[in-house]
Amino acid sequence: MRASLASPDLGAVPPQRQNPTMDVTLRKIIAELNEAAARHDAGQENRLDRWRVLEPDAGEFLWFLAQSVAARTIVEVGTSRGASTLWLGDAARAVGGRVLSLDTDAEAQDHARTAIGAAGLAGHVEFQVGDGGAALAGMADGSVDLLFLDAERVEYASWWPHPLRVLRRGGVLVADNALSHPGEIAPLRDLLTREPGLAVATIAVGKGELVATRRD
Ligand SMILES: C[S@@+](CC[C@H](N)C(=O)[O-])C[C@H]1O[C@@H](n2cnc3c(N)ncnc32)[C@H](O)[C@@H]1O
Repeated sequence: MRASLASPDLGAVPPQRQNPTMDVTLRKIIAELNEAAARHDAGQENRLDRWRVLEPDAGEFLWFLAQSVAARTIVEVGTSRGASTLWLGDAARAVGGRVLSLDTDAEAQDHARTAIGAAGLAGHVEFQVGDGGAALAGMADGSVDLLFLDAERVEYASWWPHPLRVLRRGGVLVADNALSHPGEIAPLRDLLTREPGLAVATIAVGKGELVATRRD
């Protein structure tokens, strides 16, 4: 049963920004993870030691997008502690789908697995330790409804053509950091905009989401 929406303690999230159709326990888990990540990342000088979790507004955008395209097969590259996995896992639960979340960092994924379990989403998320590019190369044509790229931006172009090849017609590719790191995202954007039959845009939520949908 859905918990009451009356008095969730979601820390710094103002009531008008709280997602009203998401379970309150899940919203709390996401809010706590974002707070823990902010505390952790503030003390890390090396970018790669930070958790770099997805901003809540970008997470909500992904959550909505995944449901609007009825994404039953979702692939995420870059689990970290699982903030985006929580958003995507809940969207997958809503449409009867599954998320495959890939990361090269097994320890980070262990934390994400715990969060996903606490959120009751374990049945909708599979974790795999490994390189996202190699995993995409092994997937069938048109087998993915939503692909979320949130790893090392400079690697994405070297994974071509697989990020597009694996997308089904009507499927969506999303890459984070389109506005925070436009130069690093540019090679992927260029590859996408050169393809016929795609709609490509940058959505100004979080750190900027590059989105592309395969029209045909
Ligand atoms: C920005 S963080 C992901 C944040 C996560 N999506 C979230 O919202 O919490 C980037 C992650 O990508 C992982 N990563 C980097 N290169 C990768 C690759 N080639 N394949 C899979 N994961 C990779 C890193 O280990 C790191 O955990």
